Amino acid sequence: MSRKKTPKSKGGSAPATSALPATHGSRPVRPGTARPGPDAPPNGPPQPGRSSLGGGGDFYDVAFKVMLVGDSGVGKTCLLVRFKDGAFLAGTFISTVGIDFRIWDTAGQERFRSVTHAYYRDAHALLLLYDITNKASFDSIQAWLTEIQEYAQHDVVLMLLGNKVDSAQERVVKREDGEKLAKEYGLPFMETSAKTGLNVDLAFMAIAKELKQRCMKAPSEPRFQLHDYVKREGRGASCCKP
Ligand SMILES: Nc1nc2c(ncn2[C@@H]2O[C@H](COP(=O)(O)OP(=O)(O)OP(=O)(O)O)[C@@H](O)[C@H]2O)c(=O)[nH]1
Ligand SMILES: [Mg+2]
Repeated sequence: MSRKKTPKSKGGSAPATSALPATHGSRPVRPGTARPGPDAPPNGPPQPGRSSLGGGGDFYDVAFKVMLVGDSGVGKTCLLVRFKDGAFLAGTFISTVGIDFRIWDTAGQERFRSVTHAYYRDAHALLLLYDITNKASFDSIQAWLTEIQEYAQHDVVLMLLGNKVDSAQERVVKREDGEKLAKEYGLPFMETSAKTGLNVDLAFMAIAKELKQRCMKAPSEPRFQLHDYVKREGRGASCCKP
């Protein structure tokens, strides 16, 4: 997959959540750490001449709200930073349709949990992380899934990630255990490393592809298979290349 540096935002400093200013034609994806209220509108500003997919305005862009969730310390912020600093390219599939991809980095600490709930409601996708060097974070996954079931949309795109796979010496959660849990809940699963970048772009890309196809797939197009894509494209922990 080719990569390009994401252009800097024009028009002054953008809030952490924001999308790039709209441009006609190709529009790069720019992930951000979102911090406005939970009811922030999912779509960017209206763009004259662009078709609306979000309902209401005369514009083309669609913003997806993606959240990173999981226990404190599993690496949510690092994963997002790794993704951003990896000069993420919109990828052809996004730049041609003009999708905004906003990422909300949440706090894993228990005391912030009630705040986080409020943000689930309009999330389109959730990346649920545990730390492969921390058994408690893995054990929490079921509780996270219960919360997600309770607060998120029933059709939210969900992916399970076992992070810190670079720390092989400290591993306490086997890859197979992650796979088993994911299978049990019917979730796509990957092991990642925010440190080396292993599978980081892939995780976000897979989510983006799934979201894009949900709203833009032509009836004749074959359905994007998220599970298969992740299985096919995911790299093993032993691989040194991100
Ligand atoms: N070795 C290794 N360390 C990581 C990785 N990702 C994160 N860390 C470390 O784990 C610690 C916690 O990372 P954060 O990204 O702040 O964790 P968080 O999930 O955002 O935590 P909260 O914001 O408290 O919910 C930091 O010391 C990171 O350096 C990784 O992939 N590999
Ligand atoms: Mg954090």
